[in-house]
Amino acid sequence: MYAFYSLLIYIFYTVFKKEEEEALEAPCGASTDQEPRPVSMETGRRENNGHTPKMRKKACARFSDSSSSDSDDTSLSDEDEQDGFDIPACTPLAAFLSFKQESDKTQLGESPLMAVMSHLLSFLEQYSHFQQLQQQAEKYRVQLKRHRVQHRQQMKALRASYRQRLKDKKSIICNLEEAVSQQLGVHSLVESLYGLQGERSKLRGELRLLRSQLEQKDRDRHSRILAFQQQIDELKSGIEEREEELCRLKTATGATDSEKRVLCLSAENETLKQSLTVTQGLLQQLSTIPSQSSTMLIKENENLRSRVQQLEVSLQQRAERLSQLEQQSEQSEWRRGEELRRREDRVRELQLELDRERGKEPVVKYITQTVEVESPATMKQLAKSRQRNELLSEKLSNQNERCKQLEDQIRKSDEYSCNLQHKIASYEREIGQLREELLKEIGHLEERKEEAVRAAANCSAEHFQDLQHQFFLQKRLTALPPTLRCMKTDYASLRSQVRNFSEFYGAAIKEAKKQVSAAISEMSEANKDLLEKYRKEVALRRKLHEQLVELKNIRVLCRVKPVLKEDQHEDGQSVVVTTDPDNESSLNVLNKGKGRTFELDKVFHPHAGQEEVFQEIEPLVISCIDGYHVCIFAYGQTGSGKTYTMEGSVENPGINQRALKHLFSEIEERKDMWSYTVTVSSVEIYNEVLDLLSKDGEKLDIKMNPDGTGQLHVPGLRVIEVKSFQHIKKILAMARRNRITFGTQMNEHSSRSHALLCITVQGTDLATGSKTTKLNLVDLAGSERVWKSGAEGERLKEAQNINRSLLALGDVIQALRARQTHIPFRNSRLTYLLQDSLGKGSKTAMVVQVSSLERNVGETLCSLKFAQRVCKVELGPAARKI
Ligand SMILES: Nc1ncnc2c1ncn2[C@@H]1O[C@H](COP(=O)(O)OP(=O)(O)OP(=O)(O)O)[C@@H](O)[C@H]1O
Repeated sequence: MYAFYSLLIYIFYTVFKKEEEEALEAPCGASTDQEPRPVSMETGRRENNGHTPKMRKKACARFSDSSSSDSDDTSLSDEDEQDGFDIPACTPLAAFLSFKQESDKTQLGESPLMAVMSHLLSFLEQYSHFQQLQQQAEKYRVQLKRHRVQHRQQMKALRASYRQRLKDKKSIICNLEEAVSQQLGVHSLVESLYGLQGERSKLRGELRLLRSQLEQKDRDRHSRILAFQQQIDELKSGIEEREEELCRLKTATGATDSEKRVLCLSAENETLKQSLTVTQGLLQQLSTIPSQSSTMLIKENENLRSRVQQLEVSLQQRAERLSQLEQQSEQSEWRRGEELRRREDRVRELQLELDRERGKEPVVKYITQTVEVESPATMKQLAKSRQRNELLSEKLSNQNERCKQLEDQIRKSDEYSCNLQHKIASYEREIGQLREELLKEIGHLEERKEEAVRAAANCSAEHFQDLQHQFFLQKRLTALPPTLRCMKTDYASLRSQVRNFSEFYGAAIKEAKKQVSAAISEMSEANKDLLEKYRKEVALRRKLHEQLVELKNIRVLCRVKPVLKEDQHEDGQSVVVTTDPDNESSLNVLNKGKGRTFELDKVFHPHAGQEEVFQEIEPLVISCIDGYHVCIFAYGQTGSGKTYTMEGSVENPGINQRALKHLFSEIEERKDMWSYTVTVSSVEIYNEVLDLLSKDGEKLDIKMNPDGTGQLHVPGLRVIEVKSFQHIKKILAMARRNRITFGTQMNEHSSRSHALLCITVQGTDLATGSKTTKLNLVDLAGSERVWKSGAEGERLKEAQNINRSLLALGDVIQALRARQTHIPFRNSRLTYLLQDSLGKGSKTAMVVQVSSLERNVGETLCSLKFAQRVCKVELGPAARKI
C-alpha cells in the first residue's frame, strides 16, 4: 500500500516539478501577456459557480494587495511579476483532472486510497479553478492598468491645461496690472494737466502783477517827467530872461552898466550851469530809467517766453506720452482681445475635450460597474476619480466664471479707457484752447509792453532832445561872457572910431548934399520937361481914343464860357480856346492842331464874373442917360451863355438887371438937374413879334412911328413905366416866364427866340429941355448851324427863321462895315427893330459868347469870325438924340 501511495506522490511530485521547471523557463512578461489556455466546458462552468468562498477571499486579498500599490507603477509591476512566479501553469493539471473525472465515472469503490485520491483531486480541481480566477484577475488588472494609464494621461493633460490656465490667468493679471498702470499713467497725465492749469493761473497772476508794476512804473515815470518838465520850463524861462537881458545889454549904450550886468549875468550863468549839471544828471537818470525798465521788461519778457516755451515743450512731451500711451493701450487692447480670443478658443477646445471625455464615460462606467461587481477597491478608486473629476469640472466652471469675470473686468476697463480717452481728448482740446488763449494774452501783453517801451523811449528821447537843446543854450550862454568881453572891446574901439568918423562923416555929408542938391535941381528941370511931354502924350492918346470910340462906336467883347461839371461827362471835352493874361484883347483857338488868334476889343477869361463883364458895359449905360442910343446884344451858339450874360440868375444877375440898377442910381444922382421917365417893353422875335409883357402873348407888327421922329415902333406893344429897380425886377421876371424855350441837342433850356428888352429913357433937363434915348438889351437866339441843333419840323422852321434874322444882322453889319449907303435893316424883324440902336450915331456893344470845348470849336470859330467882322465896322461918331 505504502508503495502505491509513494508511487502516487512521486507521480504528483514529478508532474508538479516538471510544470514548475517549465514555468521557470518561460519569460515573466509572457505569462501576463499570454492568453489563458483554453479550459474545458466543465471547468468553465465551475469557474462561475463551483469555486469556494475561501478561495474567493484569497483571490480578493491578492487583488486588494495589488490595488493598494496602484499609486506606484513600478511596485505594481514587481508584484505582478511575483504573482506570476507564485502561480504555476495549469495545463497538465487539467489533463490530470480529466483523467480523475473519467476514473470517477468508473467508480472503483470506497477505499482510503480512493478517498485520499478524491481529496487530492478535489484539491487539484479547486487549485485549477483558483488559477483560472487568477488569470481573470490578471486580465482585469491589465485592463485597470490601461485605464489607470489613460486616466493618468488625462490627469496629466488636465494638469497641463490647469497649468496653462494658471499661466493665462497670470498673464491676464499682468495685462490687467499693465492696464491699471496705464490708467494710473492717464491719471498722472490728468493730474499734470491740473498742474498745468494751476501753473497757467499762476502765470496769469504773475502777468497781472507785472502789468500793475508796469503801470505803477509808468505813473512814476510820468510824474518824474512832469517834474522834469517843470524844471525845464523854469530853466527855459530863466534862459529867456537871460537872453532878453543880453539883448538889452547888446543894445544898451552905457558901458559901465553893461559891465555890471555882465558880472551879474556871469554869476547867474554859474548858477544856471549848476542847475544844468543837476538837470543833466537827472536827464541821465531819466534816460537810464526807461532803459532799466525796458531791460527789466525785456528780461521778464524773456523769462515769460522761456517759461511758455518750457510749458509748450512739456505739453508736447505730455502729448507725445499720451499718444504713446494711447498706442500702448491700443496694442494692449489688441493683445487682450487676441488673448481673449485664444482663451475662448482654448476654453472651447477644453469644453469639447471634456464633452468627449464625458462621452467616453459609459465605457468607464461599464468597466467600473464590472469592477464594482468584482472589486470594491476598484469602485473606491473610481469614486475617487469621479470626485476628482467633479472637482476638476468645478474648478473648470470656477475658471470659466473667473474668465467671465475677467472678461467683464476687461470690458469695464475698456469702457473706462474709452471714457478716459474721451476725457483726454477733451483735456487736450481744453489745453489747446488754453494754450491759444495764453499765447494770445502773452502776445497782447508783449505788444502792450513794446508799445509802452516805445512810448517811454520816444518820450525820453524827446525830453532828451529838449534837454540837449537846453544844454546847448546853456553852453552858448557860458560862451557869451568872452564874446561879450570881445564885443565890449570892439564897442570901445568902434566908439573911438565913430567919434573920429563923425567929423569925417559931417564933412562928407555936407559935400554930398551939395552935389545931390545940384543934381536934383538938374533932374527936376529935366523931369519937368518929361512930365509935360508925358501929359501931352496922355491927353493926345485920350483924345485919339475918344475920337476912335466916337468914330467906331461899336465894341466887340468876347466871353468864354467856363467848362461846367455837366460838360465834363461828354466827349470832346478838352479845352481849345485860351485867353492871354497879358493881352486882354486876344484869344487863341486851336483847331485840328492849328492855333488861330482873334483880336477883339476885350476878351474875358472863362472865370470872369458878371460884375467884371458889366464894368465894361457900364460907360455905355451911362451914355444912354447922356442922350445916346445904345444897343447891347449877346451873340453866340446855343448854350454858350448868352442868356446867362444878359439875364443871369437870381443870385448872380446879368447885364439887364445891373444896367437898370445902374441907370436908376444914376438917375437918382441927377434928380436935382434932370427928371427922367423910364419905360420898358419886352419883345420876343419868334417867327413873329410877340409881346412878352402882355398876358396872352399878342402877335404884333413893327411900324414907323407916326410922331415924325423917324423912329420905329410896335403898335399895341405894352410899355410899362418903371419907377424903381424893384419894379423892373418883377417886369423882367414876367418877361422871362413868357419867353419860349425848348430843349435842343446843345442846350436843355434853349431860348428859341431873340429877346429884346427895350428901355426908353426920357430925360428932361430942368433948365434946357428934354431928350429921349433908347437902351436895347438883346439876347439873341442861338447862332448854331441848323443841322447841328438837330431840329426837325417846327423846330427846323424856327431854326431857319433864327438863322435868317442872324444872317440879316450879319448883312447889316457887313453893309455898315462897307459904309454902304443902303443898310438892309428891313430884311428881318430883328434888324428892323434894332435899326435905331445899330445905325449911325449909336453906341453898340456886342458880347460874343463862345464855348471853350473842342466839340464846339466849329461854332466858336464862326462866332469869332463874325465878331471880327463886327469889330471892323465903324458906326461913325455917336450923336446925342436931343
Ligand atoms: N460864364 C458862365 N458861368 C457859369 N455858368 C454859365 C456861364 N455861361 C453859361 N453858363 C451856364 O450854361 C448854361 C447855358 O447857358 P445859357 O442858357 O445862357 O446859353 P444860351 O447861349 O442863352 O443858350 P440858348 O441860345 O440856347 O438860349 C446855363 O445853365 C448857364 O447857367
